[in-house]
Amino acid sequence: MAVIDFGGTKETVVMRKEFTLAKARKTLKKETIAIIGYGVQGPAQALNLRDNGFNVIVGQSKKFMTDWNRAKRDGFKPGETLFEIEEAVQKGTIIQYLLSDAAQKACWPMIKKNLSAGDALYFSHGFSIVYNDLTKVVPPEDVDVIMVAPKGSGLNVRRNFLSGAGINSSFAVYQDATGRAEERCMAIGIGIGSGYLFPTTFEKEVTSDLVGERGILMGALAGVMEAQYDVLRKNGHSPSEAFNETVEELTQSLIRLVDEKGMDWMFSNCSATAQRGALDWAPKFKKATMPVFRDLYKAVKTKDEAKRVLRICGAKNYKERLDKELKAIHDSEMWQAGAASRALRPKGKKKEIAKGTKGVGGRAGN
Ligand SMILES: NC(=O)c1ccc[n+]([C@@H]2O[C@H](COP(=O)([O-])OP(=O)(O)OC[C@H]3O[C@@H](n4cnc5c(N)ncnc54)[C@H](O)[C@@H]3O)[C@@H](O)[C@H]2O)c1
Ligand SMILES: CC(C)(O)[C@@H](O)C(=O)O
Ligand SMILES: [Mg+2]
Ligand SMILES: [Mg+2]
Repeated sequence: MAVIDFGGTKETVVMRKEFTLAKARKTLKKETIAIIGYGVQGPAQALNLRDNGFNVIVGQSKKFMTDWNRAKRDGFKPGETLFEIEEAVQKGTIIQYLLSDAAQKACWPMIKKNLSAGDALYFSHGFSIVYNDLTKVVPPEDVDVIMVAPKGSGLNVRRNFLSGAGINSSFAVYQDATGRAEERCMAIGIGIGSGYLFPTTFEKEVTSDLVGERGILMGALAGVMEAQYDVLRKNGHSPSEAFNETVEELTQSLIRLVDEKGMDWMFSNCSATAQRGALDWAPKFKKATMPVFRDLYKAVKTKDEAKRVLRICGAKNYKERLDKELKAIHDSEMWQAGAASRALRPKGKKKEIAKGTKGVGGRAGN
């Protein structure tokens, strides 16, 4: 493992060049990897593993025909590489349990019944195991229990794999029954296309993941964008102006600079006026949101969030509720303004830069 200095704290990470794809293939040479669930992570991990030369089958309930048909379209053949969940678990030696977290609880008795000694039970989230007082997911002692949790949407697990970029993932071993749990875990991590793997525990992963997605990554992002858009609109700004100053400039310009070289780099390449204002308002936003983040962390630690997920996402009519909520966002003025803005983006040709001219420099930060 490589030792990397993360802002003053030394951490170990597994790099692709240390645990190579060739080593991963050798490690999993005799394994049949059963991907259970063809939703978001399922297809990405199944296709990346298959393209990387691993032996992959898919277990998908035909009750969810859209996902079954998608697996077929992606080249998994019914009766050969595509099965009902129960049959796939019987055939697999590494069982990648990639149903939604609420469905993992519902289907667990069927999964457990079909596991064999020496199998590896794999998760991409610590949820089912950490909250097993709620989920009842208690694996038998004779199977490995491992996790690789990609830190990104399944869509990008696949897209980044195809572009060569990869995605980073955390990994952990919860139970080592065979003595091979860790190498199996790292091999799958490399096989699904992780750029690098950082060690964690099931507990740490589920806590940080639930906080992150409810916070900045999704919940806070959606909330603060809406708040700013509403204030601009209430004060007479047009939808296009409000959207551009809230979302479009962020996604098309400034966040790309943050991505490239960090926050100070983005600040350095904005005006003095913008820098001064942003530097002075940032602490106010931090102070205003800190109590919400504290509440959020507490709600995750007390398991309130896990209970809510299981109760609400496990309900019969949940899909209709979700569709309705997402449609309301989609149809809102703000996101309709977004659709109009996206359609206006010019698709010009890449410019040639004149010899001797520096096209993309940037004002240095520190
Ligand atoms: N979505 C992501 O990008 C992402 C990222 C990192 C980790 N994860 C984790 O990966 C796991 C899978 O998440 P996902 O978002 O891919 O799942 P998902 O919500 O897309 O569902 C996956 C599958 O579950 C099946 N399913 C749903 N209810 C079922 C039921 N009652 N019986 C049988 N099958 C049922 C669906 O047909 C689908 O194939 C979860 O643990 C999640 O937390 C997801
Ligand atoms: C993609 C995310 C948000 O990182 C993942 O945690 C999820 O649950 O979908
Ligand atoms: Mg998550
Ligand atoms: Mg996540």
